[in-house]
Amino acid sequence: MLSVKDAEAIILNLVQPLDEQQDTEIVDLWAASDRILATPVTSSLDFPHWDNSAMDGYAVRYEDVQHSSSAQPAVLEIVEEIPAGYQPQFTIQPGQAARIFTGAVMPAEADTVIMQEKTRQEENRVFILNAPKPQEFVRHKAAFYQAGTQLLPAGIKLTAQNIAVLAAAQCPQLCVYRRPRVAIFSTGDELVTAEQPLQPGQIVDSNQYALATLVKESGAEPLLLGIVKDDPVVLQEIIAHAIANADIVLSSGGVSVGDYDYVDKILESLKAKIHIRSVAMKPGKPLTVANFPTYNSVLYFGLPGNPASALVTFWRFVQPTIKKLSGLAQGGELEFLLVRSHDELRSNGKFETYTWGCLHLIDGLYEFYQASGSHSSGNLINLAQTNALAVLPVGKVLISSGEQVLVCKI
Ligand SMILES: Nc1nc2c(c(=O)[nH]1)N[C@H]1C(S)=C(S)[C@@H](COP(=O)(O)OP(=O)(O)OC[C@H]3O[C@@H](n4cnc5c(N)ncnc54)[C@H](O)[C@@H]3O)O[C@H]1N2
Ligand code: MOO
Ligand SMILES: [Mg+2]
Repeated sequence: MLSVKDAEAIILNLVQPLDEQQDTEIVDLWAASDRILATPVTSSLDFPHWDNSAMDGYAVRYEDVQHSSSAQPAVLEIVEEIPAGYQPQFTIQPGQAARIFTGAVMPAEADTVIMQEKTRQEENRVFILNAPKPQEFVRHKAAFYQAGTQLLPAGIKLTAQNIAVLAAAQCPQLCVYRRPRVAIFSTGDELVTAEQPLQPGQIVDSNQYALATLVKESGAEPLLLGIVKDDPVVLQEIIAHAIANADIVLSSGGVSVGDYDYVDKILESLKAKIHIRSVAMKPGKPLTVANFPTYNSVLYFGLPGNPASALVTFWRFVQPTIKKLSGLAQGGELEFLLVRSHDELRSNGKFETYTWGCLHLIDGLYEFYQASGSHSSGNLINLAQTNALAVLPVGKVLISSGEQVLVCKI
Protein backbone atom coordinates (compact mmCIF):
# COMPACT_ATOMS: atom_id res chain seq x y z
CA MET A 1 0.00 0.00 0.00
CA LEU A 2 1.12 3.56 -0.76
CA SER A 3 2.96 5.34 2.07
CA VAL A 4 1.73 8.72 3.33
CA LYS A 5 4.90 10.39 2.01
CA ASP A 6 4.45 8.89 -1.48
CA ALA A 7 0.75 9.80 -1.49
CA GLU A 8 1.62 13.38 -0.54
CA ALA A 9 4.20 13.58 -3.35
CA ILE A 10 1.70 12.24 -5.91
CA ILE A 11 -0.99 14.71 -4.79
CA LEU A 12 1.25 17.81 -4.69
CA ASN A 13 2.58 16.88 -8.11
CA LEU A 14 -0.99 16.87 -9.49
CA VAL A 15 -1.75 20.38 -8.20
CA GLN A 16 -1.83 23.10 -10.85
CA PRO A 17 -1.48 26.42 -9.02
CA LEU A 18 -3.83 29.25 -10.03
CA ASP A 19 -2.69 31.23 -13.06
CA GLU A 20 -0.97 34.53 -12.27
CA GLN A 21 -2.74 36.23 -15.21
CA GLN A 22 -6.21 34.69 -15.38
CA ASP A 23 -6.95 33.66 -11.81
CA THR A 24 -6.60 37.05 -10.15
CA GLU A 25 -8.76 39.90 -8.91
CA ILE A 26 -8.21 43.43 -7.65
CA VAL A 27 -9.01 44.02 -3.99
CA ASP A 28 -8.97 47.07 -1.79
CA LEU A 29 -6.14 47.10 0.77
CA TRP A 30 -8.75 47.11 3.56
CA ALA A 31 -10.15 43.81 2.22
CA ALA A 32 -6.78 42.21 1.47
CA SER A 33 -6.14 40.43 4.78
CA ASP A 34 -4.87 36.86 4.28
CA ARG A 35 -5.17 37.04 0.48
CA ILE A 36 -2.22 35.88 -1.67
CA LEU A 37 -0.41 38.56 -3.65
CA ALA A 38 -0.42 37.68 -7.38
CA THR A 39 1.87 40.41 -8.74
CA PRO A 40 5.17 41.63 -7.24
CA VAL A 41 5.01 45.15 -5.84
CA THR A 42 7.60 47.83 -6.58
CA SER A 43 7.43 51.31 -5.07
CA SER A 44 8.58 54.62 -6.50
CA LEU A 45 9.17 55.88 -2.95
CA ASP A 46 12.38 55.55 -0.99
CA PHE A 47 12.09 54.50 2.68
CA PRO A 48 12.74 56.75 4.57
CA HIS A 49 11.50 59.26 2.01
CA TRP A 50 14.10 61.81 3.22
CA ASP A 51 16.86 62.15 5.84
CA ASN A 52 15.04 62.57 9.15
CA SER A 53 15.61 62.68 12.87
CA ALA A 54 15.30 59.59 15.06
CA MET A 55 15.06 61.69 18.25
CA ASP A 56 13.55 64.82 19.72
CA GLY A 57 16.56 67.17 19.96
CA TYR A 58 18.75 69.41 17.83
CA ALA A 59 20.01 69.04 14.26
CA VAL A 60 23.63 70.15 14.11
CA ARG A 61 26.80 70.05 12.00
CA TYR A 62 29.02 67.31 13.46
CA GLU A 63 32.17 69.41 13.01
CA ASP A 64 30.67 72.04 15.40
CA VAL A 65 30.05 69.60 18.26
CA GLN A 66 32.66 66.85 17.91
CA HIS A 67 34.65 68.05 20.98
CA SER A 68 31.66 69.02 23.16
CA SER A 69 31.50 68.02 26.81
CA SER A 70 29.56 69.17 29.86
CA ALA A 71 32.69 71.07 30.97
CA GLN A 72 33.21 72.70 27.55
CA PRO A 73 29.90 72.61 25.67
CA ALA A 74 29.56 73.86 22.12
CA VAL A 75 27.03 76.71 22.07
CA LEU A 76 24.91 76.94 18.94
CA GLU A 77 22.32 79.46 17.73
CA ILE A 78 18.87 77.94 17.10
CA VAL A 79 17.69 79.22 13.73
CA GLU A 80 14.54 77.19 13.19
CA GLU A 81 12.07 74.74 14.76
CA ILE A 82 11.19 71.71 12.59
CA PRO A 83 8.22 69.57 13.73
CA ALA A 84 7.36 66.35 11.84
CA GLY A 85 5.54 67.19 8.62
CA TYR A 86 7.32 70.50 7.90
CA GLN A 87 9.83 71.29 5.20
CA PRO A 88 12.91 73.08 6.73
CA GLN A 89 13.49 76.59 5.37
CA PHE A 90 17.06 77.22 6.51
CA THR A 91 20.48 75.84 5.70
CA ILE A 92 22.42 75.24 8.90
CA GLN A 93 25.57 77.38 8.89
CA PRO A 94 28.63 76.80 11.15
CA GLY A 95 27.67 77.64 14.74
CA GLN A 96 23.94 77.06 14.10
CA ALA A 97 21.42 74.33 15.03
CA ALA A 98 17.72 73.62 14.44
CA ARG A 99 15.27 72.40 17.07
CA ILE A 100 13.98 69.12 15.60
CA PHE A 101 11.49 66.37 16.55
CA THR A 102 11.30 62.63 15.85
CA GLY A 103 10.48 61.93 12.21
CA ALA A 104 11.05 65.53 11.08
CA VAL A 105 13.05 66.32 7.93
CA MET A 106 16.73 67.16 8.48
CA PRO A 107 17.67 70.70 7.44
CA ALA A 108 20.34 71.17 4.75
CA GLU A 109 23.96 70.92 5.93
CA ALA A 110 23.01 69.40 9.34
CA ASP A 111 24.29 65.83 9.56
CA THR A 112 23.84 64.82 13.20
CA VAL A 113 21.09 64.94 15.84
CA ILE A 114 21.76 65.50 19.54
CA MET A 115 18.99 64.08 21.74
CA GLN A 116 17.57 66.79 23.94
CA GLU A 117 18.58 65.02 27.18
CA LYS A 118 22.23 65.75 26.25
CA THR A 119 21.62 69.50 25.85
CA ARG A 120 20.54 72.59 27.73
CA GLN A 121 18.57 75.32 26.02
CA GLU A 122 18.71 78.98 27.01
CA GLU A 123 16.43 81.16 24.87
CA ASN A 124 17.67 80.77 21.28
CA ARG A 125 20.94 79.06 22.22
CA VAL A 126 21.56 75.38 22.82
CA PHE A 127 24.48 73.98 24.86
CA ILE A 128 25.70 70.59 23.63
CA LEU A 129 26.85 68.61 26.69
CA ASN A 130 28.19 65.47 24.96
CA ALA A 131 30.23 64.66 21.86
CA PRO A 132 27.96 62.62 19.52
CA LYS A 133 29.02 60.03 16.99
CA PRO A 134 29.11 61.33 13.40
CA GLN A 135 25.60 61.19 11.84
CA GLU A 136 24.12 59.96 15.10
CA PHE A 137 20.28 59.71 15.23
CA VAL A 138 19.82 60.49 11.54
CA ARG A 139 17.68 58.03 9.55
CA HIS A 140 19.01 58.37 6.02
CA LYS A 141 16.86 58.56 2.88
CA ALA A 142 16.54 55.09 1.24
CA ALA A 143 18.40 53.34 4.09
CA PHE A 144 15.48 50.87 4.52
CA TYR A 145 14.37 50.47 0.90
CA GLN A 146 15.44 51.91 -2.44
CA ALA A 147 12.76 53.08 -4.90
CA GLY A 148 12.43 50.90 -7.98
CA THR A 149 13.60 47.65 -6.38
CA GLN A 150 11.12 44.87 -5.47
CA LEU A 151 9.25 45.67 -2.28
CA LEU A 152 7.17 42.44 -2.00
CA PRO A 153 7.24 39.31 -4.17
CA ALA A 154 4.20 37.51 -5.59
CA GLY A 155 3.00 34.42 -3.70
CA ILE A 156 3.03 35.83 -0.17
CA LYS A 157 0.10 35.99 2.22
CA LEU A 158 -1.04 39.50 3.12
CA THR A 159 -0.42 39.54 6.84
CA ALA A 160 -0.69 42.67 8.99
CA GLN A 161 3.00 43.46 8.54
CA ASN A 162 2.83 43.06 4.74
CA ILE A 163 -0.31 45.21 4.61
CA ALA A 164 1.45 47.91 6.66
CA VAL A 165 4.26 48.00 4.08
CA LEU A 166 1.76 48.19 1.20
CA ALA A 167 -0.12 51.02 2.91
CA ALA A 168 3.12 52.94 3.49
CA ALA A 169 3.97 52.45 -0.19
CA GLN A 170 0.55 53.89 -1.12
CA CYS A 171 -0.83 50.76 -2.80
CA PRO A 172 -4.57 51.13 -2.04
CA GLN A 173 -5.52 48.33 -4.46
CA LEU A 174 -3.82 45.01 -5.01
CA CYS A 175 -3.81 42.18 -7.49
CA VAL A 176 -4.41 38.95 -5.55
CA TYR A 177 -5.22 35.38 -6.55
CA ARG A 178 -8.92 34.56 -6.53
CA ARG A 179 -9.90 32.19 -3.76
CA PRO A 180 -9.85 28.53 -4.87
CA ARG A 181 -13.35 27.01 -5.10
CA VAL A 182 -13.80 23.76 -3.21
CA ALA A 183 -17.00 21.76 -3.79
CA ILE A 184 -18.05 19.68 -0.79
CA PHE A 185 -20.71 16.99 -0.49
CA SER A 186 -21.44 14.05 1.77
CA THR A 187 -22.66 10.65 0.67
CA GLY A 188 -24.87 8.33 2.65
CA ASP A 189 -28.55 7.33 2.99
CA GLU A 190 -28.15 7.62 6.78
CA LEU A 191 -27.21 11.31 6.80
CA VAL A 192 -29.34 14.30 7.82
CA THR A 193 -28.47 17.94 8.48
CA ALA A 194 -28.00 19.37 11.98
CA GLU A 195 -31.55 20.81 11.82
CA GLN A 196 -33.45 17.70 10.67
CA PRO A 197 -35.07 15.37 13.26
CA LEU A 198 -33.14 12.11 13.59
CA GLN A 199 -34.97 8.89 12.64
CA PRO A 200 -33.72 5.51 13.88
CA GLY A 201 -30.47 4.61 12.11
CA GLN A 202 -29.73 8.15 11.00
CA ILE A 203 -26.76 10.35 11.95
CA VAL A 204 -25.91 13.97 11.35
CA ASP A 205 -23.65 14.86 8.42
CA SER A 206 -21.01 16.45 10.65
CA ASN A 207 -18.33 16.09 7.97
CA GLN A 208 -19.79 18.76 5.72
CA TYR A 209 -19.84 21.35 8.50
CA ALA A 210 -16.26 20.51 9.50
CA LEU A 211 -14.95 20.48 5.93
CA ALA A 212 -16.63 23.81 5.11
CA THR A 213 -14.89 25.36 8.11
CA LEU A 214 -11.51 23.87 7.19
CA VAL A 215 -11.85 25.03 3.59
CA LYS A 216 -12.54 28.60 4.74
CA GLU A 217 -9.65 28.46 7.22
CA SER A 218 -7.38 27.39 4.34
CA GLY A 219 -8.29 30.54 2.37
CA ALA A 220 -10.66 28.88 -0.12
CA GLU A 221 -14.36 29.30 -0.87
CA PRO A 222 -16.60 26.30 -0.09
CA LEU A 223 -19.33 25.36 -2.57
CA LEU A 224 -21.72 23.27 -0.47
CA LEU A 225 -23.55 20.62 -2.45
CA GLY A 226 -25.32 18.95 0.46
CA ILE A 227 -26.08 15.34 1.26
CA VAL A 228 -26.24 12.85 -1.59
CA LYS A 229 -28.01 9.48 -1.34
CA ASP A 230 -26.10 6.27 -2.02
CA ASP A 231 -27.67 6.18 -5.49
CA PRO A 232 -25.22 5.85 -8.39
CA VAL A 233 -27.35 7.96 -10.75
CA VAL A 234 -27.70 10.90 -8.35
CA LEU A 235 -24.10 10.56 -7.24
CA GLN A 236 -22.88 10.69 -10.85
CA GLU A 237 -24.87 13.87 -11.49
CA ILE A 238 -23.47 15.57 -8.41
CA ILE A 239 -19.88 14.55 -9.15
CA ALA A 240 -20.22 15.79 -12.76
CA HIS A 241 -21.63 19.09 -11.49
CA ALA A 242 -18.87 19.42 -8.86
CA ILE A 243 -15.97 18.78 -11.23
CA ALA A 244 -17.37 21.35 -13.67
CA ASN A 245 -17.67 24.07 -11.03
CA ALA A 246 -14.71 23.81 -8.67
CA ASP A 247 -10.93 23.63 -8.47
CA ILE A 248 -11.06 20.85 -5.87
CA VAL A 249 -13.88 18.44 -5.02
CA LEU A 250 -14.25 16.86 -1.59
CA SER A 251 -16.72 14.07 -1.02
CA SER A 252 -16.90 12.10 2.17
CA GLY A 253 -17.99 8.49 2.48
CA GLY A 254 -18.52 5.76 -0.08
CA VAL A 255 -14.85 5.00 -0.79
CA SER A 256 -14.44 1.68 1.00
CA VAL A 257 -15.43 -1.79 -0.22
CA GLY A 258 -19.09 -1.89 0.91
CA ASP A 259 -21.98 -2.54 -1.47
CA TYR A 260 -23.03 1.11 -1.21
CA ASP A 261 -19.54 2.56 -1.73
CA TYR A 262 -19.89 3.88 -5.29
CA VAL A 263 -17.43 6.77 -5.50
CA ASP A 264 -14.51 5.03 -7.25
CA LYS A 265 -16.78 3.32 -9.80
CA ILE A 266 -18.49 6.59 -10.71
CA LEU A 267 -15.17 8.38 -11.03
CA GLU A 268 -14.08 5.68 -13.48
CA SER A 269 -17.29 6.06 -15.48
CA LEU A 270 -16.54 9.81 -15.71
CA LYS A 271 -13.09 8.97 -17.20
CA ALA A 272 -11.19 9.97 -14.06
CA LYS A 273 -7.63 8.83 -13.59
CA ILE A 274 -7.55 7.40 -10.07
CA HIS A 275 -4.06 8.04 -8.67
CA ILE A 276 -4.67 6.82 -5.12
CA ARG A 277 -7.13 4.19 -3.86
CA SER A 278 -5.74 3.70 -0.38
CA VAL A 279 -2.91 4.94 1.83
CA ALA A 280 -1.06 3.12 4.62
CA MET A 281 -2.41 5.39 7.32
CA LYS A 282 -4.84 5.18 10.19
CA PRO A 283 -7.31 6.74 10.18
CA GLY A 284 -7.83 7.51 6.51
CA LYS A 285 -6.80 4.30 4.76
CA PRO A 286 -9.48 4.24 2.00
CA LEU A 287 -8.67 7.74 0.66
CA THR A 288 -9.31 8.14 -3.07
CA VAL A 289 -7.56 10.81 -5.14
CA ALA A 290 -8.32 11.35 -8.82
CA ASN A 291 -8.16 13.89 -11.61
CA PHE A 292 -9.72 14.25 -15.04
CA PRO A 293 -6.84 14.68 -17.49
CA THR A 294 -9.06 14.89 -20.57
CA TYR A 295 -11.51 17.36 -19.00
CA ASN A 296 -9.97 19.98 -16.68
CA SER A 297 -7.42 20.37 -13.89
CA VAL A 298 -9.83 19.71 -10.99
CA LEU A 299 -8.54 17.42 -8.23
CA TYR A 300 -10.98 15.00 -6.60
CA PHE A 301 -10.57 13.80 -3.02
CA GLY A 302 -12.86 10.98 -1.95
CA LEU A 303 -12.39 11.28 1.82
CA PRO A 304 -13.38 8.32 3.96
CA GLY A 305 -16.71 8.81 5.72
CA ASN A 306 -15.68 8.14 9.31
CA PRO A 307 -15.47 11.60 10.94
CA ALA A 308 -11.89 11.31 12.22
CA SER A 309 -10.77 9.82 8.89
CA ALA A 310 -12.31 12.70 6.91
CA LEU A 311 -10.64 15.32 9.11
CA VAL A 312 -7.22 13.67 9.33
CA THR A 313 -7.04 13.17 5.55
CA PHE A 314 -8.08 16.81 5.08
CA TRP A 315 -5.34 18.07 7.40
CA ARG A 316 -2.70 15.75 5.95
CA PHE A 317 -3.42 16.10 2.21
CA VAL A 318 -6.17 18.58 1.30
CA GLN A 319 -4.94 21.59 3.28
CA PRO A 320 -1.46 21.61 1.63
CA THR A 321 -3.19 21.09 -1.74
CA ILE A 322 -5.43 24.14 -1.29
CA LYS A 323 -2.47 26.24 -0.19
CA LYS A 324 -0.33 25.21 -3.16
CA LEU A 325 -3.23 25.78 -5.56
CA SER A 326 -3.99 29.20 -4.05
CA GLY A 327 -0.73 30.69 -5.34
CA LEU A 328 1.12 30.65 -2.02
CA ALA A 329 4.80 30.30 -2.94
CA GLN A 330 6.04 28.86 0.35
CA GLY A 331 4.85 27.48 3.66
CA GLY A 332 1.87 25.42 2.49
CA GLU A 333 3.23 22.10 3.74
CA LEU A 334 2.30 20.73 7.14
CA GLU A 335 4.93 21.63 9.70
CA PHE A 336 5.93 18.95 12.18
CA LEU A 337 7.47 19.75 15.55
CA LEU A 338 9.42 17.25 17.62
CA VAL A 339 8.00 17.48 21.14
CA ARG A 340 7.80 15.46 24.35
CA SER A 341 4.73 13.25 24.64
CA HIS A 342 3.07 13.51 28.04
CA ASP A 343 1.17 10.26 27.39
CA GLU A 344 2.00 6.80 26.16
CA LEU A 345 0.94 6.49 22.48
CA ARG A 346 0.23 3.17 20.75
CA SER A 347 -0.22 1.88 17.21
CA ASN A 348 -0.46 -1.53 15.54
CA GLY A 349 2.75 -0.61 13.68
CA LYS A 350 1.26 -1.47 10.26
CA PHE A 351 0.11 2.01 9.31
CA GLU A 352 1.33 5.56 9.85
CA THR A 353 -0.92 6.38 12.78
CA TYR A 354 -2.37 9.76 13.65
CA THR A 355 -3.69 10.46 17.11
CA TRP A 356 -5.21 13.72 18.30
CA GLY A 357 -4.73 15.82 21.38
CA CYS A 358 -3.40 19.12 22.65
CA LEU A 359 -0.07 20.88 22.54
CA HIS A 360 0.50 22.66 25.84
CA LEU A 361 3.36 25.04 26.57
CA ILE A 362 5.16 23.85 29.70
CA ASP A 363 8.01 26.11 30.83
CA GLY A 364 8.44 27.38 27.27
CA LEU A 365 8.48 23.91 25.65
CA TYR A 366 5.61 22.24 23.84
CA GLU A 367 4.29 18.95 25.22
CA PHE A 368 1.68 16.68 23.56
CA TYR A 369 -1.28 15.46 25.63
CA GLN A 370 -3.35 12.78 23.90
CA ALA A 371 -7.12 13.33 24.05
CA SER A 372 -8.73 10.94 26.50
CA GLY A 373 -11.38 8.51 25.24
CA SER A 374 -11.61 6.37 22.12
CA HIS A 375 -9.32 7.03 19.17
CA SER A 376 -11.58 5.04 16.87
CA SER A 377 -12.11 6.83 13.55
CA GLY A 378 -15.86 6.69 14.20
CA ASN A 379 -15.55 8.80 17.35
CA LEU A 380 -15.59 12.52 16.81
CA ILE A 381 -16.50 13.64 20.33
CA ASN A 382 -12.95 13.72 21.70
CA LEU A 383 -11.71 15.63 18.63
CA ALA A 384 -13.42 18.68 20.14
CA GLN A 385 -10.97 21.14 21.74
CA THR A 386 -7.89 19.40 20.30
CA ASN A 387 -5.23 21.44 18.52
CA ALA A 388 -2.65 18.88 17.38
CA LEU A 389 -2.07 15.54 15.67
CA ALA A 390 0.77 13.27 16.78
CA VAL A 391 2.24 10.80 14.28
CA LEU A 392 3.57 7.30 14.91
CA PRO A 393 5.53 6.10 11.88
CA VAL A 394 5.05 2.63 10.38
CA GLY A 395 6.81 0.07 12.59
CA LYS A 396 6.53 2.11 15.77
CA VAL A 397 4.11 0.39 18.14
CA LEU A 398 4.80 2.46 21.25
CA ILE A 399 5.90 5.94 22.20
CA SER A 400 6.46 5.96 25.94
CA SER A 401 5.48 8.83 28.19
CA GLY A 402 8.33 11.37 28.06
CA GLU A 403 9.58 10.18 24.64
CA GLN A 404 9.77 12.57 21.66
CA VAL A 405 6.99 12.50 19.06
CA LEU A 406 6.33 14.39 15.81
CA VAL A 407 3.29 16.63 16.08
CA CYS A 408 1.55 19.08 13.75
CA LYS A 409 -0.81 21.85 14.79
CA ILE A 410 -4.38 21.64 13.51
N1 LIG B 1 -14.50 -4.62 4.84
C1 LIG B 1 -13.94 -3.44 5.05
N2 LIG B 1 -14.68 -2.49 5.61
C2 LIG B 1 -14.16 -1.28 5.84
C3 LIG B 1 -12.80 -1.04 5.52
C4 LIG B 1 -12.05 -2.05 4.91
O1 LIG B 1 -10.85 -1.90 4.59
N3 LIG B 1 -12.68 -3.24 4.68
N4 LIG B 1 -12.28 0.18 5.82
C5 LIG B 1 -12.85 0.88 6.94
C6 LIG B 1 -12.32 2.19 7.05
S1 LIG B 1 -10.72 2.27 7.56
C7 LIG B 1 -13.05 3.31 6.84
S2 LIG B 1 -12.37 4.85 7.15
C8 LIG B 1 -14.41 3.28 6.38
C9 LIG B 1 -14.58 4.23 5.20
O2 LIG B 1 -15.82 4.09 4.74
P1 LIG B 1 -16.49 4.91 3.56
O3 LIG B 1 -15.60 6.01 3.14
O4 LIG B 1 -16.96 3.97 2.55
O5 LIG B 1 -17.66 5.63 4.32
P2 LIG B 1 -19.12 5.09 4.59
O6 LIG B 1 -19.12 3.62 4.53
O7 LIG B 1 -20.03 5.84 3.76
O8 LIG B 1 -19.26 5.56 6.10
C10 LIG B 1 -18.41 5.12 7.11
C11 LIG B 1 -18.89 5.63 8.47
O9 LIG B 1 -18.81 7.04 8.51
C12 LIG B 1 -20.11 7.60 8.75
N5 LIG B 1 -20.24 8.80 7.93
C13 LIG B 1 -20.24 8.83 6.60
N6 LIG B 1 -20.41 10.08 6.15
C14 LIG B 1 -20.49 10.86 7.22
C15 LIG B 1 -20.69 12.26 7.39
N7 LIG B 1 -20.81 13.04 6.34
N8 LIG B 1 -20.74 12.76 8.63
C16 LIG B 1 -20.63 11.93 9.70
N9 LIG B 1 -20.42 10.58 9.59
C17 LIG B 1 -20.39 10.06 8.37
C18 LIG B 1 -21.06 6.56 8.33
O10 LIG B 1 -22.30 6.71 8.90
C19 LIG B 1 -20.34 5.30 8.73
O11 LIG B 1 -20.50 5.07 10.09
O12 LIG B 1 -14.77 2.01 5.95
C20 LIG B 1 -14.39 0.95 6.87
N10 LIG B 1 -14.91 -0.31 6.41
O1 MOO C 1 -9.04 4.55 7.96
MO1 MOO C 1 -10.44 4.28 8.70
O2 MOO C 1 -10.16 5.86 8.39
O3 MOO C 1 -9.30 3.72 9.95
O4 MOO C 1 -11.47 4.41 9.97
MG1 LIG D 1 -18.44 2.37 3.26
